[in-house]
Amino acid sequence: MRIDVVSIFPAYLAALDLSLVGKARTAGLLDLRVHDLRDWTTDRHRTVDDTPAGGGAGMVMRPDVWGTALDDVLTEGATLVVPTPSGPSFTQRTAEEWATRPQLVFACGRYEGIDARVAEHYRSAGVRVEEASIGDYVLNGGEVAALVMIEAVARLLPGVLGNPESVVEESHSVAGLLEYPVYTKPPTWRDLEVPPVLMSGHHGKVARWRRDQAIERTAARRPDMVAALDVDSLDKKDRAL
Ligand SMILES: NC(=O)c1ccno1
Repeated sequence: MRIDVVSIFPAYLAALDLSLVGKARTAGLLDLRVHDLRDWTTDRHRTVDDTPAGGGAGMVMRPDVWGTALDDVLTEGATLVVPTPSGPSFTQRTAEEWATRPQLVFACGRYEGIDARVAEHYRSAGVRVEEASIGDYVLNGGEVAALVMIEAVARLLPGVLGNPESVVEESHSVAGLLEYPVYTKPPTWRDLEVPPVLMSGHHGKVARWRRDQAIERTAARRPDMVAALDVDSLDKKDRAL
């Protein structure tokens, strides 16, 4: 998979050289390229913005600069991702879907955002354009959101995680449940004990305890997820425990 990020602050994306994503790049599992939008400017001041049409505060990013940049970066079958608080929520399901795409190009807006005609132009040109939000809050730009989305997608790519099993049991992956609490040694720490069932060696009981904990947590912390629970598949998994 190829991922491109276009930003006026490419250094923001330095974190993608670290840890699992960095290792995936080195191993050739992920072709990740970061571009400075200003490399596509043509004036002495490398201008990327202008005043908003209709007036108002702040500046808007120019369509001409973005257009020449994205024309160079987008390849056949690419998905153009625009991180924005006004987009639909980015979820684990989104990450799973995007992990199957050949190329993701993240257009990181700054100021008041990118001229709306950029998304409109590429949509009408047949490019898949996904405006996506990582939460109901406003950031100063798209870079941090792009980091979140890239990490969520990259870790799903074959070979990136040491143990692919760990993706199966994570929050938002097992029948729409939050993950159960995890423990390790020592068995007692500051008078707090590891739940005895986890020390029993009885795999069936451990699996059921974890499932029960996941259901309890989901009901307590995310009642909104309970409504969407896939009870049938949950029931099937329960019967198999
Ligand atoms: N909430 C978001 O995803 C976002 C992206 C840019 N600013 O906010």
